[in-house]
Amino acid sequence: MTTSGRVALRTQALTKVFRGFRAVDAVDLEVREGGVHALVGPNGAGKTTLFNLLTGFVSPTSGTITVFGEDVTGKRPEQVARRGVARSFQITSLFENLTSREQVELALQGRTGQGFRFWRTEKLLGRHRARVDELLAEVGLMPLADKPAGLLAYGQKRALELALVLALDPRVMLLDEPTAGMGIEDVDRTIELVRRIAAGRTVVFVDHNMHVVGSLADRVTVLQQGKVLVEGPYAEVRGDERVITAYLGEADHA
Ligand SMILES: Nc1ncnc2c1ncn2[C@@H]1O[C@H](COP(=O)(O)OP(=O)(O)OP(=O)(O)O)[C@@H](O)[C@H]1O
Repeated sequence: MTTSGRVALRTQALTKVFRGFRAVDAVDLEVREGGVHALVGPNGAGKTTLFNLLTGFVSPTSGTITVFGEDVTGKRPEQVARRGVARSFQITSLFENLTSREQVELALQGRTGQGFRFWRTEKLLGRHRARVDELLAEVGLMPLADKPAGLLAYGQKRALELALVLALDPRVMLLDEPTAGMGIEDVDRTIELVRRIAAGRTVVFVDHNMHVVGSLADRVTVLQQGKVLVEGPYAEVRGDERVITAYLGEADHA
């Protein structure tokens, strides 16, 4: 993982209060370009809310967010996306009847402003074929390119979700629990996949599985009750007394 000197994503004193409850509380986060940054923390620590803030799905109560130095605080999701921040969703939003190839094609169409013209897919399908093939190959789905998404195995659907994020050619890629609900084999396959797609890209991800975090992240931010508890390289963070205490009593999600 090579990080440049540039800061891709920065939050300063970022705060979200839900009816008096501070879900995200004065969070300072800095993600370097080319870095792979994990957000971890016990249930309810504020990880999802922070993701929602970073992508404009939730607007902050106070604090700021910048993307490559540009202030995006309070911008709508599509405005944040236009600045190169793309996210994957833990809950799959795939169209079950469309094939992997068609879904990636649609994602590319959306990105290039052609809109989602379903009734012209035949003609448009050819347009991005080379890029579609590239993306499907990148996530290992070429052999299943023409299978309806509804018939894909769980791990394959999650891989397709990654291809859809990659289709947006993001400058910063946010992955929400890329290995959630997976068995060990799929977890290891996904670690390899994320490692591959993270090369040369900036990634922020949430995951409960410390094996995944340790395998992928060059930096880790541990949240607890909305606040940053510890931030640093994985090797340092995992041995930190405060982190161990925060996780005591937590169910083992690994
Ligand atoms: N829209 C909302 N309204 C009120 N409270 C909310 C809202 N969204 C989140 N919260 C609260 O904010 C806190 C942080 O939630 P969040 O989902 O961000 O945590 P998390 O770290 O992602 O947890 P998990 O690991 O369980 O997904 C929780 O106590 C949650 O109940």
